[in-house]
Amino acid sequence: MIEFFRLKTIPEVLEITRRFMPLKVELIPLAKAYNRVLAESITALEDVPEFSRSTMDGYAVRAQDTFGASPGSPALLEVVGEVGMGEEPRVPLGPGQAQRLATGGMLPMDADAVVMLEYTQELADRTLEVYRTVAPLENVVQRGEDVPAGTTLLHTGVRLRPQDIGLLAALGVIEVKVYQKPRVAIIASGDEITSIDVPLQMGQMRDANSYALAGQVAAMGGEPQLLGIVPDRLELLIEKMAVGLAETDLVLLSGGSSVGTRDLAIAAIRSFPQAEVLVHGVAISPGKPTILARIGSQPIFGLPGHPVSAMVIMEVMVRPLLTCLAGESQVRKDWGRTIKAVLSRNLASTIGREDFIRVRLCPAGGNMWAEPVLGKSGLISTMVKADGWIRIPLNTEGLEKGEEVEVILF
Ligand SMILES: Nc1nc2c(c(=O)[nH]1)N[C@H]1C(S)=C(S)[C@@H](COP(=O)(O)OP(=O)(O)OC[C@H]3O[C@@H](n4cnc5c(N)ncnc54)[C@H](O)[C@@H]3O)O[C@H]1N2
Ligand code: MOO
Repeated sequence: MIEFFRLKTIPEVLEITRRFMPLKVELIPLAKAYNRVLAESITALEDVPEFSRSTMDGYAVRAQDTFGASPGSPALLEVVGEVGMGEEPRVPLGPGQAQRLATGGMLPMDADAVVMLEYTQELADRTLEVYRTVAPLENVVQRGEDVPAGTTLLHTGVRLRPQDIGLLAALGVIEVKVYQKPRVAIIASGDEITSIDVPLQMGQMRDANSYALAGQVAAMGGEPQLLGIVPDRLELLIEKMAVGLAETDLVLLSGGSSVGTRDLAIAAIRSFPQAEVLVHGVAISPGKPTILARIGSQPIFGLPGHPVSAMVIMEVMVRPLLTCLAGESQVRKDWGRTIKAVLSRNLASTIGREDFIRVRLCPAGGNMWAEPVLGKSGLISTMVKADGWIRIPLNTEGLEKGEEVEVILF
């Protein structure tokens, strides 16, 4: 009998993915930093804002001058000028005085509150009637209230979201140190696989995987490079892999990862002098015939040819590896966004492997139902019909209709 692989569990594979080191660091302009991973912690060198400012259009006042004010008995203040936007007020605020200012304007010295325009009336002789009491600090953002100097809000390993970039801009950061974006080579293989731009002959299949995988790589923050399709010839596969290894940080082989006579991935990997096969076969369905190897320090995945299997492995194993290469420290709790739902039917599972079942979400009768989308792992349409998947853990015989399940959305 053909020697079959010794299956590794998902946690065992994940432990192996964590051994790969982050890529090099580069300096990039802040405007290009969205979705990149910080390779430095950023400490505020100055207070944000650097001065106390108004959050409303109105008048800067001393709060105590307004105490007890009401429409029937307004406080009377003297308007002594106006604060220009983006300017430092020329004079401090004396007792019984008010200065006009707009939202975002700097408070004059000794002012501690702002009364909104609509609670005032300015008379011809510059007397201001104030119809409401304002408390100290009302309608004011104090100096350093957003970010006090010396605080570190963004740490090495954070993937930058739009708000993080906004904060960096507010701190005056022009360029940031980030980890290089992982470049990922995608090589499709199989005599029957053809390029999408040539007419299909009977017995052939279009290369769906390269495109689906490229989409996943991009969504995971990597830079996909499609290297095309290689027929089932060892020397051609080795040649293409050498290109991938030279030009990228991670090579993904699609197809040929099982143990059939034309499954060349393992032989191609082993042909490289510094190759070490770390995983061949995982206790997962779909996706069992998966390979993870390293050639020198570079990782290489052999993904099963069936499109659904390849996409599952991408999410479950390639994503964590990319996280490592990208220097991302906050490993996501889930493999994507999740939502709780109720299972619409019984699902059987085999002990000793973790199952990933595609499901469609159907709101009905006040519940969110997870309805399994059944079908073989060669059917890409099942992924299109599904909204996400649920996991059936390793040593579980199945799930029952009505059970609450967690759907990992994709
Ligand atoms: N005797 C056994 N046979 C198989 C086993 C097994 O345990 N014993 N495992 C099965 C499982 S599970 C899977 S998954 C597949 C994976 O095999 P390979 O990784 O070697 O993939 P291929 O044989 O090359 O392809 C499988 C299937 O996928 C189609 N394919 C391949 N590449 C693409 C592409 N780029 N775009 C679209 N479709 C693609 C290919 O035509 C095949 O139909 O092995 C089982 N066999
Ligand atoms: O494990 Mo295969 O990937 O079931 O289809």
